[in-house]
Amino acid sequence: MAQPVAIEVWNPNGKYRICTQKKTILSVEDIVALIGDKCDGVIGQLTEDWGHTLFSALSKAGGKAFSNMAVGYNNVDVNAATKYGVAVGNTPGVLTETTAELAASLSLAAARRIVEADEFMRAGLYDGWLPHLFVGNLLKGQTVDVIGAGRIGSAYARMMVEGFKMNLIYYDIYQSTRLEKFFLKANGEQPVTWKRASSMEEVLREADVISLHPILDKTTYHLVNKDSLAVMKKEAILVNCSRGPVIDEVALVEHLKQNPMFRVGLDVFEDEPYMKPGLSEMKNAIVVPHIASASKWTREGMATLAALNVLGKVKGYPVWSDPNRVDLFLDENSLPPAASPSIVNAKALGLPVSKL
Ligand SMILES: NC(=O)C1=CN([C@@H]2O[C@H](COP(=O)(O)OP(=O)(O)OC[C@H]3O[C@@H](n4cnc5c(N)ncnc54)[C@H](O)[C@@H]3O)[C@@H](O)[C@H]2O)C=CC1
Ligand SMILES: O=C(O)C(=O)CO
Repeated sequence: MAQPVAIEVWNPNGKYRICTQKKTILSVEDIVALIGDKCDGVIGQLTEDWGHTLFSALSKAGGKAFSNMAVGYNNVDVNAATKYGVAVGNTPGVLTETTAELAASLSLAAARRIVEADEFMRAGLYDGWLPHLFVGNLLKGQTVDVIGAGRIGSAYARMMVEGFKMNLIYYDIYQSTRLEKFFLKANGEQPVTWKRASSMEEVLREADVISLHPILDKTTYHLVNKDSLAVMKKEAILVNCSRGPVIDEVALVEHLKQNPMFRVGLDVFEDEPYMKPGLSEMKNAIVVPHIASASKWTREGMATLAALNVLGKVKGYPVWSDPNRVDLFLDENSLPPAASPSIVNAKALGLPVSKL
């Protein structure tokens, strides 16, 4: 039986009360208990399973809005929300640079074996400079691949090209105008080449570093699997700051065992918070606990956007016309626009769009 939840109520006598529960991952039963019989809207986490049960419970309690405190919303059944008339918000834009910076950090840490070298040093094993000690890969002039060249993928590509002079190949189901414009603007003066790949195989075969930034859906589930790993270079670096199930993690562990010079940097895992057996023992894997968006500015921005998504709907405001332009909602010195910054099912619900 589900444990009773310990609900904390903030602003108990105010017009709007906020109920919270101190638990890292809330089950569907916990959330149903938190919603109770009167709830206008909910801010949730990417670890929660928002489907028919929860949207039905929210709708019965009078709720009309839900926002993930995340840009990715693969944990949310948007069709179910629409069926119950609930608006679904997310928090785009404020995570872009922070997440790309972690992907860049993991790329560098893997290329230069920073974690292994740190462990070696702390273990007191360093007894003097040697020509072959922790030799890694030089990034300059190598090829970086971005799979999913949206907001974050494009920001990462820019960092690796501008910062490390890597050549670029990107793969996306759509042409990335935001990325291509950046290169066209560079007047061809950069000492790099770039192209859009026509297939995943082309990307995998040519890449020295591959960074995954697509959304998670059925087209990207296990996009990297036993077959695709077999195509990659033996000394390639694979980085994942998207969602764990984009990689078949069991196949990855096997590949890491067979190819000690293949290295990975992982922020996300298939069965989060757990790792597949064997991964934690692999010296050629760097693993961090889903912290790609964990900068102070970003986390505050995510909280603000999620709260304003819900508040906007509760107050009957329209939705913001461009969810990629959210800076006006983040200015501490002025009131935010009277709109919900990013509602992903606004069209399906027929919500009015802000004229601001
Ligand atoms: N590790 C972390 O802490 C974070 C993870 N994320 C993840 O990153 C994802 C991307 O975020 P944004 O860049 O803001 O989203 P975005 O929507 O701007 O970019 C996603 C890109 O993936 C592409 N795509 C979709 N299906 C594809 C396929 N089958 N093959 C190749 N590309 C495909 C889209 O066309 C789009 O360009 C989020 O959905 C989320 O899951 C986002 C922020 C932080
Ligand atoms: O916003 C997201 O999608 C995340 O993964 C949060 O870091």
